This record gives sequence, structure tokens and C-alpha cells, in this order.
Amino acid sequence: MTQQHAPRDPHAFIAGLPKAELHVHHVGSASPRIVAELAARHPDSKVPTDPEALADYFTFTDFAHFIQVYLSVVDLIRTPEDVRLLTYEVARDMARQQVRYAELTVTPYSSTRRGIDERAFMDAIEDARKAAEADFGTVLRWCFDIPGEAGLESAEETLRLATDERLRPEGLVSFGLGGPEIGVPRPQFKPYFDRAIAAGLHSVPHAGETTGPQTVWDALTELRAERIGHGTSSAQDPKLLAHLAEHRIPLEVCPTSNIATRAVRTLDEHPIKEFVEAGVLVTVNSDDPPMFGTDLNTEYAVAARLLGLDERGIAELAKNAVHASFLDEAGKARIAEEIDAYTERWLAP
Ligand SMILES: O=C(O)c1cccc(C(=O)CC[C@H]2O[C@@H](n3cnc4c(=O)[nH]cnc43)[C@H](O)[C@@H]2O)c1
Ligand SMILES: [Zn+2]
Repeated sequence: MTQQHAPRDPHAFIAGLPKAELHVHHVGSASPRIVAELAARHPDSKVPTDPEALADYFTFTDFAHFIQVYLSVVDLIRTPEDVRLLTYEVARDMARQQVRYAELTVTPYSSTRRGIDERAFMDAIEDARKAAEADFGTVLRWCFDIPGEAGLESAEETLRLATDERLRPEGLVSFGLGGPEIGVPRPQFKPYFDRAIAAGLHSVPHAGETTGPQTVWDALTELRAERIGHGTSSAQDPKLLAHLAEHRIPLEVCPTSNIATRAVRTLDEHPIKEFVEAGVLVTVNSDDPPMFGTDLNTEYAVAARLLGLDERGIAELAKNAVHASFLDEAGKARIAEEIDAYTERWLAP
């Protein structure tokens, strides 16, 4: 990606730019409006509904605190109708930001272990996916992730839900691994990723978000990662950066998330520029946008500032996500052409 003079104010350009998002969590995308609606359905919850109190509740002392709060929102989702509402409304919020395609990370284990029937869960996400595509034009695909800290039982269960022909949803494209990394070594999940890959799923684990570059190497060599969730600590290892660049393994970079969970101290210390300078394919993502007080458009503005990009550079960044996606080639070409046409219209005198 070439770096240029930063545009005067990139926000308006970004707001209308067609985009793809590759790293965004299902429950972590619940807006204050959705949280309030779910809390009204289940008034015994400890999650506040008042937007100001919620912003305070979504201020994290560290990554472990973030996961604790995240799970309290997971506890709000109790019925298949909750799942459907959440999914459909998340797609509505994406469409408002001109997101044409998103791979949404869903943790089915967290819902089925809380008592939601597995068949009803799959039907709810699929029903919402189809309705969202018809109503908003946003195409959703699923990444089912293992909540690693919940142990190998959660890996086995996630694999079963992802590969059982009677359950596996049509929109499922990939298999992931999320949650804390400290004390959760990646290699133990190799047999599950091997079976998921054999069943035709792409491998997209989180790695190097809260631990060092060895976790990224493990994700590549043991889990056969095709993209890396975060990969922030890759910046500490020049050989790893060269490997990522040479093998065209994209990083799913989520700048504001890394600050909110205190994985990185400040935005100016974020290594996104080092990734680009090393030739790594960078995609920009929002992770858990309302929890981190952000959205995808804001993440593009942050990346544009850190990388010194003008409109064409920002459009290139948007095309990186399209190329790194698991959409078919015709679908990729359609969105890439839309991005080019939008950019040319914007820059026309
Ligand atoms: O659901 C449970 O019962 C459960 C039990 C033990 C541990 C867990 C988890 O660790 C769930 C973590 C959950 O967090 C999601 N997530 C959202 N954002 C991020 C992120 O930035 N980095 C890593 N994980 C993230 C992820 O989808 C996990 O499934 C659950
Ligand atoms: Zn994530």
C-alpha cells in the first residue's frame, strides 16, 4: 500500500466507502440499543441499560476484565429470538456504515452451554443472515470460534457444531479461537483445527493479541492459520513479519480494541505502520465496536491517520479486506469495483 498525504478530513469519504469487515464479534457488536432491548427482556441482568452507565461499564482495566464484562453480555442472550434480534440488528448497524460483507465471529458454545437449543441457535443466525441480506444488502458469513479458556471440551463442542452436517449453517466459512491467550497455548487445539480444515473451513485464530510472537508462529504452524486475528506482537519479530509478508497471511488489525483492552498503551504506539512497511497485508476491523466505543468507520479514520493515507490509500485498505475475505472471486470483484467507482466519483473535479 502506498502512503500519501493525509486527506483533509477523511470521515465523510470513509462513511460512504463500501467496506468488508473480517474481524468482528457477534455478541461484542451489540449496540447500547440492542443491549437495552435484551436487558428489558431479561430484567434480572446486571448489565446497565442507561447509555452513560453502559459507557462506564465498558471501560476495562485489562483483558481479563474485558472478558468478564463480555460474558455478562453473553448472559443476556437466552432465547433463539434474542439471537435472531442481535444478529439482524448488528447487520442493520453494519449496513449503515456501508459494510457490504462481514465475517462475524460467533461463539456457539457459549450459547448452547447456557441452554439455547443448538438447532434453534443455527436457525436463528441463518434466518437473521438471510433477512439481513434481503433487507439491507449486507452479506454475512460466520466464523465459529472456540472460547479457548473454556478448555478442550469447548473445542470439541465447537467442532461438532461446525461440522455436523445436520447442524452446520450454510453461512459458515471459518473456524477460530478466541478469549485470553495467557495460559491457553495454541498447539493444544491442533487436532480440532485439523478436523475443521478437513471439513472445508478456513483457519482464523486470534494470536499475538495479548502474548508474544511465538503465539503467532504457533497459530501458523500448528493451526495452519490463513489470517491472524490481531497479530499485534508480530511487530516484535522481524522474521515473523517477513514470513507473514512472503506468504500473504493477512493481519486483522483492530487498533482501538488493542487500546481498550490495554494490549497496546496508546494509538501512536500501535504497530500498524510497521506491518505495512514490512509488506504485510493489513486489514482494518472493529472487533467489539460498542464495547470499545468505536465503529468500523472510526477504525478506518484511525488507520488513515496512523498510516498517513489519502482517499486512494484508504480505498486500498478497504480492498485489502475484500481480497483477504473468504468471499468467492465474483463477490470480491463486485465489491472491489464498487470501491473503485466510489473513489473515482469522490475524487472527480
Ligand atoms: O461462554 C463461556 O462459558 C466461557 C467460559 C470460559 C471462557 C470463555 C471465554 O473466554 C469467552 C471469550 C470470548 O471472547 C470473545 N472475544 C471478543 N473479543 C475478543 C478479543 O478481542 N479477543 C479474544 N476474544 C474475544 C471470543 O469470541 C471468545 O469466544 C467463555
Ligand atoms: Zn477478536
